[in-house]
Order: sequence, then structure tokens, then C-alpha cells
Amino acid sequence: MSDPSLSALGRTVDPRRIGANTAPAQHGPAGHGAPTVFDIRGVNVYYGAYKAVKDVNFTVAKNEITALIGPSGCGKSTLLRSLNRMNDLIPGARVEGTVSYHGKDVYAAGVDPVEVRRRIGMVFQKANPFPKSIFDNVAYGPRIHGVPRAEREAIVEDSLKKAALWDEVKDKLKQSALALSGGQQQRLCIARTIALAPEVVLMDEPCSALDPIATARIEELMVDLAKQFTIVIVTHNMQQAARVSDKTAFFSTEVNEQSDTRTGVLVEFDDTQRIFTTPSDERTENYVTGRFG
Ligand SMILES: Nc1ncnc2c1ncn2[C@@H]1O[C@H](COP(=O)(O)OP(=O)(O)OP(=O)(O)O)[C@@H](O)[C@H]1O
Repeated sequence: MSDPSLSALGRTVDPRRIGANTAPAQHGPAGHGAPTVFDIRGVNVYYGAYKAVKDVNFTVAKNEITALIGPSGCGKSTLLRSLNRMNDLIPGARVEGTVSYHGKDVYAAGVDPVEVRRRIGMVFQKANPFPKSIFDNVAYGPRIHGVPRAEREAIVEDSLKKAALWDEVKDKLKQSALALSGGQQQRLCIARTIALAPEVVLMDEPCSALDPIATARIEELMVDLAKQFTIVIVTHNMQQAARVSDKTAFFSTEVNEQSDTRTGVLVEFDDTQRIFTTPSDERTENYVTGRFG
């Protein structure tokens, strides 16, 4: 199991930890009272002088699926990327406040962003397999982290099984990943992410380019993966958030009249069921009932 204590975040990756199974845990109601993975406090994210999201506070519990929803431009992807320091790769992007992961600020001095991104993996909106074989796509991360070839084979099989793709590709592992369907490519990208034995998988609208059948497949997979991983998903699809997530964070935008800019704010964070049935904020109710957004 990946060492969740963040004392190791500044260290070079230990290849022996890659591919190690995370202990299965309960998903759903049994997850209540689960340990906190992220404690996000007073987070503001800027692009240059522009404040894209402000004063965000919520927690992410282990082995739960947390959905970030809200209208376009309210900062969902920006906030998601701040959880694993992916915004570091965007020139001018800056995070204020605290993103605490198992009690340690991921932005603290000495924390290695590469190790942060290994523990907190990410799946993007559009499947982005490398122009390599199916095997090499999944083996890539373990290979560059020094895992020996013999062990990589077991990791590839295990990751493809966890991503519910093994049965479809086990006889063509040497074929190009680019020949897979869109839904298969997205499951391959999930396999590639989990091959590094992360604890958390961040998903940025992972189904937006997929048809309803491929989407249903990924949704089933998410619920299954949450037994083993902690998942944070950005989705435009409210039904999807309602179907798969345990907790939902609803974001909206506030207009700054002087600068004529919009800044994302977290309106409400709660159990998904409550957000969709008895939200406490009128803005949330208007959004989930389709009156706004
Ligand atoms: N790389 C960037 N540089 C500058 N501004 C950016 C950048 N990425 C996002 N923004 C701005 O930050 C704000 C929030 O964008 P973000 O993509 O996080 O919102 P979102 O809620 O995920 O939107 P959508 O649902 O449309 O994907 C927007 O005003 C956007 O234009």
C-alpha cells in the first residue's frame, strides 16, 4: 500500500511502492467518518493578476467520490488542478491558502511536485494515450520510475484489470493504443494513472467526449475504483454527479463590477443526496433544478 503519510512527499519515488495494492476499503455509506485525505482551506487560485477562484474550503474523505459541479468558468478545473500541483505547469498560475494532504501542505517547501502527482494522479477530459502500444502506455510510468521489466508485466495486467479493460485487450497488448475506441482509450488512461499506485485519482470531465454507453462504463468503473482509490471528479453532467458521487461541491461565479471579471466561489459542499434534494443555498437549488446555468 502507498504510504499515505506525507513525510515521504519530498523523497524520490521508491519503485518498490509502485504497483503495490492499496488495501480495499468500503465505498458509500460506510465511508462516512472515513479519514480525511484533503483539507482545503482558504484556497485562492490566480492566473497572473486574475483571481479565478477564491476562498475555497472543503474536505475530501478517503475512498469517497467527490464531485465538483457548477457553470462553465466557475473554476472547477482550476481547483482540481491545484490539488496535485498541476497548475504549477501553467505560467503565471499561483495558489494561496492551504491544500493539506494527510496533514501536509502540498505547496510546502521541500515537497516534490513529481511525487505529489504520482500519489495524486490525474485523468483528463480527452483521452490522451501515447502513440505507443497498449502495454507500453501502462508500463510507461513504472518504467521511468525504475520498476524492473518483470514486475512491470504484473503491474500492466493488474492496472488493466482494475480499469476494466483487460478482457478487451489482453490478446493485443502490442497493438497501438491509438487503435482503441474513445471509451477504451479513456479506460487505458485510467490504467496508466493507477499503474503508479496513486492514492487519489483526479478526473477532469472524463466522460465529456464519450457516448452514453462508454460513459456508463466509466461511471461503473469509478464506483468500483473508489473501493481502492479516493476520487475527485469535475463534471458538467449533474446526473453523473448524482449517480456516482458521495459528496458534491457546487461552485458558482461572482462578478466583480469594477474589473468586470468573474471569480469562482464554492457555494455549498455537502452529501450529494442533500445537494440534489434539500440544498441549503438558493443558488444551488436553482442550478440543480435547471433554473440557472
Ligand atoms: N491557463 C489559464 N490562463 C488564464 N486563465 C485561465 C486559465 N485556465 C482557466 N482560466 C480562467 O479561469 C477561470 C476558471 O476556469 P476553469 O477552466 O477552471 O473553469 P471551469 O469551471 O472548469 O470551466 P468549464 O466548466 O468551462 O471547463 C475562467 O475564467 C478561465 O478563463
